[in-house]
Amino acid sequence: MKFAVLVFPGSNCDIDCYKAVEDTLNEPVDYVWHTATDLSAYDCILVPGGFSYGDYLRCGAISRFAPVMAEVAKAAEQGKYVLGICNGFQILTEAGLLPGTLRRNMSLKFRCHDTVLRVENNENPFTSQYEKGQEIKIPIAHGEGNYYCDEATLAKLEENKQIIFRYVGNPNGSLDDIAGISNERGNVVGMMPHPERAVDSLLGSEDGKGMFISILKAWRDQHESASIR
Ligand SMILES: NC(=O)CC[C@H](N)C(=O)O
Repeated sequence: MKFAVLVFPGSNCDIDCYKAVEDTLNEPVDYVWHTATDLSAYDCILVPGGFSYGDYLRCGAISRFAPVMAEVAKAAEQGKYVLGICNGFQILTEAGLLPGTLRRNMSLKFRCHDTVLRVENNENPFTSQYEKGQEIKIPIAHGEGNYYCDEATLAKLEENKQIIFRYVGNPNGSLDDIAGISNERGNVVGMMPHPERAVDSLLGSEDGKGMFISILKAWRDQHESASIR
């Protein structure tokens, strides 16, 4: 399975994502610059955190116009796995690949600390390694993590089980304590907390590993059943 880690001017969690894939899965992974126009070689696209384009206008508002984003949309359409973390989540909402938006934290302060997340949906390529309702410790580091969408969208998210994680103790004012969501099909996930910063006990938590392992397992299951057919 081959992973791409996108790099925008101002990304700062790209190395963490790369290391998380390398150390947790030992699968091939490449950095892919925002100007790239071909992602066909990759099975999973990681859109990492950071301050792309200095967070000018709104977090992710400029990055969504990067050439590589048309390829991310194509990959999502093909059913490949796309995971946006923090600034990556912001970019995916700006690009229209995930519903809703991320607003300034209710406190108007940048929040950087561990949070506890409850796994709301584990029937998903990204979370199968967790129990439903399991509480995991994953850090946040953001100024604009306050998830918002309109009532109709929220009802749809609930109905389609697109709410993947909720905060236990809301750090930013997010609607309905939402920390991470998927698209309707379930192959695109965005989340504000950073699983790639929780893949070793030396980092304070290993609870993020399950996401990377889930992705690989989902891909292998798909791949093996395809080759049996
Ligand atoms: N760690 C991050 O990706 C931060 C995202 C964005 N720059 C924010 O402050 O909200």
